[in-house]
Amino acid sequence: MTFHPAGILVPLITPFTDDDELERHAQTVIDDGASGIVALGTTGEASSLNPDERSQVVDVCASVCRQRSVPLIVGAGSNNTRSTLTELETLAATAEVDAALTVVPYYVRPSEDGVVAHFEFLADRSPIPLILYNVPYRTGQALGADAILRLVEHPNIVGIKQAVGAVDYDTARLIAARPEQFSILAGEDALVSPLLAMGADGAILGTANVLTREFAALYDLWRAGHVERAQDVGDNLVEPALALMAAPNPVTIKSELHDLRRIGTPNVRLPLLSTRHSRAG
Ligand SMILES: O=C(O)C1=N[C@H](C(=O)O)C[C@H](O)C1
Repeated sequence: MTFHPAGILVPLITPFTDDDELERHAQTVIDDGASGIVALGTTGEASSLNPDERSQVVDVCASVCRQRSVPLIVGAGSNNTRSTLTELETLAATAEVDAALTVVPYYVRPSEDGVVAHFEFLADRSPIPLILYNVPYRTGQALGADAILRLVEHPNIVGIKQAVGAVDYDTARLIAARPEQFSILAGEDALVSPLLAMGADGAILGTANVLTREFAALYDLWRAGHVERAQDVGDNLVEPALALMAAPNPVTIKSELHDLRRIGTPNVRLPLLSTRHSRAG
């Protein structure tokens, strides 16, 4: 059956310690209601990990997901189409990986037609399904509804993480016109509640590393149609979500998890700077 990502999917931070913190953290977020986990997202500082560390992260997450029977999504994407395909082929060796979160090619600014061609090339060949990751403030490349709607029927593209900084016309058009099997995942932490109200299938949220129960409750309330309670819970999550994202992600999230004694160090790697603590590598 085709993978349909849904619910609150947590892009795990990468603790920079020597013990089993990643595994413990993954178990905790699942205990707290995460419907699955995302390894090697932005929140996981994937771009600052070396290849050995990246494969260690995938192995730990795969083992937890196998044990807990929850889906595993892994970040795999770049502005190099061919090397992205190689990455996807490598990931396929890990049986637990349900899909790759594949970012719009950044920095190059190839045009929307170029982005569509990039994803078609990958989707035609990838041994694992793709979730598109549309995050123009990071990539420098817009991808509007017309371009995305050219990709939604591809059998190997199962959804999109939409993180465009607003509840905008493109997102409304996309939600209205997408086929049912194509999953829309909110990627802006403070905008999750409106997106769920509009019919999004779930969310990939860095802040859910800390606020897992709260976002899982929000998702359940919208799903169950408890509109007023969902609105209340959503309203109460806006400021905490903004606060956790105020510094470059995942600086504040790690700091908060450290304060909660869930990780041994809040350190992030350069070029990120820890706000309250010394950094480490
Ligand atoms: O790691 C992720 O996936 C996320 N990254 C976003 C970002 O830092 O831009 C934030 C989102 O909550 C999840």
